[in-house]
Amino acid sequence: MSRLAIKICGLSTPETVGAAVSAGASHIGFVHFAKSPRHVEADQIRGLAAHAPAHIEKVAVVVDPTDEMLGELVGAGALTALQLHGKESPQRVAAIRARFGLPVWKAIAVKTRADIDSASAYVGAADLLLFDAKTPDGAALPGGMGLRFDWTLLRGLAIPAPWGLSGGLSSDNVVEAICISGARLIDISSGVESAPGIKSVDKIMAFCKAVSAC
Ligand SMILES: O=C(O)c1ccccc1NCC(=O)[C@H](O)[C@H](O)COP(=O)(O)O
Repeated sequence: MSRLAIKICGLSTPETVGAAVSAGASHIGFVHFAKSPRHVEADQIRGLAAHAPAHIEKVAVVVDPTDEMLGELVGAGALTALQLHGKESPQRVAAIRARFGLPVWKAIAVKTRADIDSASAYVGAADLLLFDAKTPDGAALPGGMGLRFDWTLLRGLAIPAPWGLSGGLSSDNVVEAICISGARLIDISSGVESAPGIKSVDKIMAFCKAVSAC
């Protein structure tokens, strides 16, 4: 079986980019959303991405982005994928993929089985579906809040698209999450932080070490 893919999301310093790479992450994520404590501008993303080798995937996380915003991010040149974390429709996802020429991930906000079922509308439009915990109505952020959902909802998932698991993961629960869900790509943000937006090198190392046991 292929090695598990790990995305460390919400990086904002060269030191923590380096830690993610050394620890064995396959993907690094940069949040471009002004309300987030992890927000980084397009030029910062370019600078941070330069601290990771070419084989590491560099993913920008955006929420209901305009084409202008995406043009600026993609134009900076460092990205290998876009992660859409808002209420983008399947048509909008497909249009972004066609226009910007990068693989597009669609985050699916999950609380119930109906949310998992809703993901099938994105098959063919998105390159990867990222199942993440639904945040409460009125929450400040649509992701990165350390919330988890019932991982058994993913057991035996037979969706014809690559997918990943996100939401509320940590070095303490990730092995259980992988065993229950069968995920082959996992994504983490606040579980490797010492405070909102402040990534911890030690927690990144511990998380990747825990995953390597799977
Ligand atoms: O992390 C953010 O601040 C954020 C803001 C707006 C949209 C998405 C955001 N994060 C998305 C991610 O990819 C997170 O890694 C994912 O939601 C899991 O977060 P966590 O539960 O904190 O591990």
